[in-house]
Amino acid sequence: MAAIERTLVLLKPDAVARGLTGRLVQRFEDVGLKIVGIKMKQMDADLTRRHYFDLEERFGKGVYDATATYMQQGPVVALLLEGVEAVANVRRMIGPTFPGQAAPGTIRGDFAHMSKAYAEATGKAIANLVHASGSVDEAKYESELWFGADEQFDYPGLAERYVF
Ligand SMILES: Nc1ncnc2c1ncn2[C@@H]1O[C@H](COP(=O)(O)OP(=O)(O)OP(=O)(O)O)[C@@H](O)[C@H]1O
Repeated sequence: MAAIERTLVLLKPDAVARGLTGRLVQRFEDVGLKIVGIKMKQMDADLTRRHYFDLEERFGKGVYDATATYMQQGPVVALLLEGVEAVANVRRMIGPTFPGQAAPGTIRGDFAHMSKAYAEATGKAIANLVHASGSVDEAKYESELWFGADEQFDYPGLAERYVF
């Protein structure tokens, strides 16, 4: 049976600074995903480490440090979104990690264009506007990291009223 899931989305500092918050939230609402948690937050070293706990192991200290600098350069907007297969659907809407490879119609393809080669040549993090949980397990971990139980909401009867 197809599952109704929750997934964690971060509008990264470049998205917030560029004034894209409203447009990006709108794209998620437009497809019928529901906001069940929302907040603005300045990430610190501890939260960055806990959020990207495996990034250094996967890509090395250089990528981790560049990403930490990028994620802490200004506030992020955290969203907890709910919907049918929300984890995979939101990843599909965002597009691949490197905006230079992201098709038009995806968030990264429509609002960014940085390539992997440019990031690696300059030592910058990939400025790709949005993070979204990569799996259901990751979504559970990240939801608990970002939102306390009293910050996650239910809409009574929501599932019955979904517009797909
Ligand atoms: N080769 C790289 N050079 C620069 N930055 C990188 C590189 N690989 C990853 N990053 C940064 O680390 C983040 C996490 O990488 P990951 O492979 O988890 O991609 P993702 O799942 O698409 O992104 P995110 O976790 O932010 O949603 C990327 O979004 C990017 O900002």
